[in-house]
Amino acid sequence: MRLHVVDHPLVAHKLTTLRDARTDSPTFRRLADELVTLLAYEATRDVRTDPVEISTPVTTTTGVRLSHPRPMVVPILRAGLGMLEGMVRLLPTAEVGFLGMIRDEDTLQPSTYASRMPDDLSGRQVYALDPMLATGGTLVAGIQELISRGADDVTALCLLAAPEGVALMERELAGTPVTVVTASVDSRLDEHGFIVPGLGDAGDRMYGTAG
Ligand SMILES: O=P(O)(O)OC[C@H]1O[C@H](OP(=O)(O)OP(=O)(O)O)[C@H](O)[C@@H]1O
Ligand SMILES: O=c1cc[nH]c(=O)[nH]1
Ligand SMILES: [Mg+2]
Repeated sequence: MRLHVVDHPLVAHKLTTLRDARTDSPTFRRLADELVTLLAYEATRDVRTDPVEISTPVTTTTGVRLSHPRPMVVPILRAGLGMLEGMVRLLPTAEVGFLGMIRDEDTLQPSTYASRMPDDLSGRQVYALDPMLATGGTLVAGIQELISRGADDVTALCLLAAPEGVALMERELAGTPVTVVTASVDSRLDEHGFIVPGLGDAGDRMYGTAG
């Protein structure tokens, strides 16, 4: 597994406001959207392309276009849904699948309540979206599902990661073609499995709910 922490002052600036408990839901959604687009720029560095001949008004030249099959983007509901628009802004031709997953608040174990994507992801590059990599249980299970369907290159975009989650990913997904791109690896998890300093419950802050 590869880990890429995007070190950029604009990312740090937006992330600071995202963390701030005073930031309201509309602002939180807008900042998450903007941050994803900045992370997506790094996360798509190895997106597959093919050469293509085109004519400019002056001459012919060789450029590139995205390869087929097209990349697949998979937000992990609920909070990952808030990252979808920011991602497909950069990859408008991507296909979109969905994974609905929830972490039990007591056991911290993830379970999957919805899955809507092709059975066969052979040869596909997949971008999984989940704002929070905390214990790592959710993302490990989600990525294992993508790999079991044949995905041969998975990049997870997370706004925040905890060292514990990164370690679990490294252990459970060793030897797999997985990259994690994040804006920050924070200090630790608290006794409830929340990232510290973190930003709280991403889904609740995004959608203005509690739970
Ligand atoms: O790394 P983990 O310890 O598994 O925790 C991270 C997960 O927790 C949050 O989802 P949550 O279960 O709160 O669902 P939600 O997005 O519907 O709020 C978050 O969006 C991740 O999916
Ligand atoms: O800090 C955390 C951990 C898990 N899920 C969240 O939304 N936030
Ligand atoms: Mg939640």
